[in-house]
Amino acid sequence: MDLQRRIRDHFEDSARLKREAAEVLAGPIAEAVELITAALASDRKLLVCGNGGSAADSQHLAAELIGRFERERPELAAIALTTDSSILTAIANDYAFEQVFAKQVRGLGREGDVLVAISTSGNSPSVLAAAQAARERGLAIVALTGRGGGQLGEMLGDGDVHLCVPHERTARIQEVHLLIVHCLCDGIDLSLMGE
Ligand SMILES: O=C(CO)[C@@H](O)[C@H](O)[C@H](O)[C@H](O)COP(=O)(O)O
Ligand SMILES: [Zn+2]
Repeated sequence: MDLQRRIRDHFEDSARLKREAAEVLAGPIAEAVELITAALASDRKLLVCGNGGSAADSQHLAAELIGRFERERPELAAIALTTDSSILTAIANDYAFEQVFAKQVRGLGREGDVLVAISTSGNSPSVLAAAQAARERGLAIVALTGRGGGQLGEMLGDGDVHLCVPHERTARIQEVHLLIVHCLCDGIDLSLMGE
């Protein structure tokens, strides 16, 4: 296939999915904004985790909350669990990779905090273990998934929010996850500071 045609198809596919996802996700994203804003306003914090591209998304979200999104505002408490190479390698080496986020959730998480768990398949063992640790510690979970939500979707409870992108392809799902991250940042700023 002609390369430029293929590139145009990527843009078309991504744009189409974003329009479809807006229909199903606007409500749940608003719920996630309310959940996160309430936690931050009560002096609680966000822990964020995911693998690969979703690790980058985790850091992206934490950076925009601690630093800023589009407007100046006080720093908001958010930690990406994907960044400390000493912690990550020690846990992976001494225990199992599956535990890299869960042990940080147990070490840093307090009741009322929120775990933002990002997995396009909803089936990454390290993210599932983090969600399990969050459940045990009394953290709420905001799950960003795709492909029907996988096992992560199945383990969510009443106080959690599931943002499941209606697509099968990892890259497309990630593109919507980034949009969700920006919607969350915008919504949090709006809730905390008004228009
Ligand atoms: O960014 C990409 C693919 O676009 C990859 O790095 C991808 O994030 C990795 O394969 C992850 O390990 C996939 O994990 P998950 O989304 O299924 O939890
Ligand atoms: Zn990618």
